[in-house]
Amino acid sequence: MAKRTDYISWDEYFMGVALLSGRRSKDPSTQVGACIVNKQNKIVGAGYNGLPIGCSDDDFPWGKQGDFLQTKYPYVCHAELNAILNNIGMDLTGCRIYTALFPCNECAKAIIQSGIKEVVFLSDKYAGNDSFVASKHMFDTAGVSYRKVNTQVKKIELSFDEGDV
Ligand SMILES: O=c1ccn([C@H]2C[C@H](O)[C@@H](COP(=O)(O)O)O2)c(=O)[nH]1
Ligand SMILES: [Zn+2]
Repeated sequence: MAKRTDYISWDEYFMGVALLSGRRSKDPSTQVGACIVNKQNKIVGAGYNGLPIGCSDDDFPWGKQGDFLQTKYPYVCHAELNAILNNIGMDLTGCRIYTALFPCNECAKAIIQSGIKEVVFLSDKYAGNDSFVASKHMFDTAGVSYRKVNTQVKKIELSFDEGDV
């Protein structure tokens, strides 16, 4: 019997893990997941946008508008930062990070400082915003490359039906 040919690529696999991580997010508007991979294609960290440990998802705001302190923005820990902080305890030098959303300037700083050398993103929906322009400026200057994920796949379905294994 010949091997399967319709298996997913490394890019699809790691972006898939990033997207699945994002499904843990409680943010009603934008769910972001991130996955860090080392040079041997081993996953060494993952995270999603969520509140810091000890800050209840039910007590903090999730809105986007109004008084800054009554919005989610000052409180949410971004997916990329969480993935860096959640790493398995290794030096991230030379790793790459898969993220559903292009990293903001704060995440870009953390990515650069951690030694990650490549960013693979799915959406760049905030490309025109200053924060994301700053990210690209920093990445270009610091020698961190970035590219859109390489895939033709539109959707991957997961079944939890044991009969499907
Ligand atoms: O680099 C980033 C940028 C943003 N996020 C998170 C932070 C928020 O929870 C959402 C953005 O919310 P909007 O409603 O789209 O303004 O995405 C992140 O994890 N990483
Ligand atoms: Zn960020």
